[in-house]
Amino acid sequence: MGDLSSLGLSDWLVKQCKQLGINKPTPVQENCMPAILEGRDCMGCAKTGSGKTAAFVLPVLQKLSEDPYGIFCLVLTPTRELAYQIAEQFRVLGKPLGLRDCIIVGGMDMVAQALELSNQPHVVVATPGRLADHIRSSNTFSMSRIKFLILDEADRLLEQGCTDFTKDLEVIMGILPAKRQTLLFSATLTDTLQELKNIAMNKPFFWESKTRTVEELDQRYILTPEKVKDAYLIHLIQTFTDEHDDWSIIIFTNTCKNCQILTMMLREFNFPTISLHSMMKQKQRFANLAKFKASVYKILIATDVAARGLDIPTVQVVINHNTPGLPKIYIHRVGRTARAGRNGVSITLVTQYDIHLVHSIEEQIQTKLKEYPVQEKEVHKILTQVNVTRRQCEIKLESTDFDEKKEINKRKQLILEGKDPDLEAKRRAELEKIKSQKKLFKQKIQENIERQKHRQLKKKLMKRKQMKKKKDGKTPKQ
Ligand SMILES: Nc1ncnc2c1ncn2[C@@H]1O[C@H](COP(=O)(O)OP(=O)(O)OP(=O)(O)O)[C@@H](O)[C@H]1O
Repeated sequence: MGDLSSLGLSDWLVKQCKQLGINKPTPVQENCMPAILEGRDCMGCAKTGSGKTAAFVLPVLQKLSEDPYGIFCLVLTPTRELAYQIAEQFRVLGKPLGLRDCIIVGGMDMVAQALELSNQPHVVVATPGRLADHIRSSNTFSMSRIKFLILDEADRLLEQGCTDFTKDLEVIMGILPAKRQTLLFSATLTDTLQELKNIAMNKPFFWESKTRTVEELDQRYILTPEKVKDAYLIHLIQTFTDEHDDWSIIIFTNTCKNCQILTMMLREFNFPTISLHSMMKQKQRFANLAKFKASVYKILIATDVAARGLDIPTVQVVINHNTPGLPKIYIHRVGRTARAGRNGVSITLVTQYDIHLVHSIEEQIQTKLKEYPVQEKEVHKILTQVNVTRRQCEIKLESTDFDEKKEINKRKQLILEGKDPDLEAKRRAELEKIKSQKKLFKQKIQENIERQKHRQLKKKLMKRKQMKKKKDGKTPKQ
């Protein structure tokens, strides 16, 4: 492995890296940085926690120091928390340059952001939705001269998940110069490789690490019936609390509501818990994350909004309260621990209905998950108490306006997308009606087929019986 200066970085940047504990380049840095410094587009697919951020931040800072102007670089990323984390890396590593950065994300003051954009910062780090809003609504800034476009978690930006960025990306691409360097990074690029190649058009340098998850990660599972899941969770946390002084856990769950209920539950059991999900106000999201990072709270319960990119060195354990439906979500979730060469453990709670999901995860990561040993007796001792607590928390949550807020948030989102929420509701109801009619129709056809089969079978049996009778009649009695 070479050192940082042999890769083409200036002394001031190497010194700055050393201050942050970056002494030797990681493989993704060693391979991608020279190509970026040569002026090539680059696609880096490397394991979680392997230093992809510095792999693009360092060459950008190197080039910026040679020809500083604003706006020099635009970084797009799927979540607001990640945007702040990336901007921080730019700020710390670029301190000797007097780097000016600007963070453009939803949920924060748009006027203040517009002002910052008009001051021509060197680097803009943004989530696509809010940046596209600025482009649509003002002409006080220009990105026509940017040298670097970076898509961090590039596959997430291009996939059409629950938050679809494609329209916003089109708006953003529309104001960027064709002559630029495009850098794409993620731990899981392969699903969207073709789309990515369309964005990084100049024969991109492609580098991929051989394995999907890191060796330092001990990947475990617990097979559990759905209604014993929470008892396992409480038991696991209690065990970690008893056995370790300095520990932090992230628990991933599938919905905002579940996130809220589990947080309430764990607090009932006196565990220092805090949550992070998209139904929280942005300021609260930042505040909660800061408290978790500072170890004020040792347990973070989160939806997949925290699955990608977050770099919190104290996290030793990741628990998947639900088995992720897609292997790549699993890869990002468990990648919140065992980062930068540290050890970590991930435990996935698996019900009998999720076993096929585990198989496809194992196929992707080419590693078999090992069973996590648990004292079943201890789990059964707390089962009733845990389930009663959950029910109480559910009732408590129902008495708040959580579901109502969810509905209001949905309506707000539709309005932001330029849609009429009432019309959308009507359309959805009609679609539902068509769906259930189709289902009924299918059911009827299926019933008819079954009936026909039954009739044919009956006929066959009758025929066979008659034949047998005939045959028996012909056979002379002994
Ligand atoms: N060369 C290096 N030596 C030691 N530590 C490093 C090096 N490069 C980066 N790091 C540290 O490793 C940690 C993880 O880096 P980073 O967040 O960039 O990972 P990543 O590959 O982007 O992960 P993810 O896929 O989860 O986003 C950070 O704390 C970073 O400061």
